[in-house]
Amino acid sequence: MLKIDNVTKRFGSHTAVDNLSLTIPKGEMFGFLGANGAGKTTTFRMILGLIDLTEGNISWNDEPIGYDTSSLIGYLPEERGLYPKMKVKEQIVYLARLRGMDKKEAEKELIEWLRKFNVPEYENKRVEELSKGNQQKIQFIASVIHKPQLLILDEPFSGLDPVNVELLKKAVYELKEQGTTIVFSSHRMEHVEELCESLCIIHKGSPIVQGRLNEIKRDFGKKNLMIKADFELKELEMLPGVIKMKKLIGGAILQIENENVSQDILDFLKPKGFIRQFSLEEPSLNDIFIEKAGASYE
Ligand SMILES: Nc1ncnc2c1ncn2[C@@H]1O[C@H](COP(=O)(O)OP(=O)(O)OP(=O)(O)O)[C@@H](O)[C@H]1O
Repeated sequence: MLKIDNVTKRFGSHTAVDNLSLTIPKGEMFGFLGANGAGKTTTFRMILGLIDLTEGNISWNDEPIGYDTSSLIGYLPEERGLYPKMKVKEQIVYLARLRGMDKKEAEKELIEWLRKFNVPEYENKRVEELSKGNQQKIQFIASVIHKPQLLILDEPFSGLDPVNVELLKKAVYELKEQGTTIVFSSHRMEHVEELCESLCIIHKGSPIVQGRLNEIKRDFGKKNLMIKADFELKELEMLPGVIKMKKLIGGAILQIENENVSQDILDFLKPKGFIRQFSLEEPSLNDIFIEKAGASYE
């Protein structure tokens, strides 16, 4: 279990993380979200012991965690940092040995991972010869090769094409199934919705939404109503209970105050013509994020 207890980090007079408390159970996949500059990377660096805490405490299974316990942790930093001139094998084995792994075991694991990522031929290539997305796969391997108990992934899917996103998601999911505790940040809400059971949204260093995804959605209350019809829907914007409306080709998506409003809208629409689609949907994490963190993630 990862426990972040009343943690604050100040850089001079600027508070980057403000009295943050989080408990992440073993084996959980946890989404750590926030707008640019919210304090995510700073929190990750404190967990890793790369920077000191101003106040508070961070522990793993009730023991202090940090630089000395780095073999427990795997970290994929947001700014990728492999040595461009070094060959993939030399580099991964070197990094694995720094985390206490034996050379033979590291080589065996590397071959396995390269095969899983459909790039067995990269073993003896220099990093600079690989595309950016493929370098990222190698950096991911560097963060997991030593089988960490806690894996921290800062924007793991950025810069990857859709096929590689799926490949990486599958790998992350398998690690979770094997019992790895995974904390990841992403600006792509659909990835978080797909992978995480629990999450926290931080804003200016403090949590503003925290808990299990399904409960967060339920507590948000508002719903989305998807309508497709063969007539103009403009008037809906003015109906009571409609918070906002986004026009689509041949339809609209409405945010409504609660599900009862949908019945009134249906009654209003029925006499007007043919309705092709009328469906009540859960709010997306994107909707919740935009409202709570006040940032545009379109
Ligand atoms: N070494 C530093 N010195 C001074 N200020 C810093 C330092 N590192 C981070 N900050 C500040 O702390 C705040 C939080 O930054 P952080 O990098 O943790 O944000 P983030 O949530 O990871 O953002 P992003 O999504 O853009 O990566 C920002 O205001 C940033 O400018």
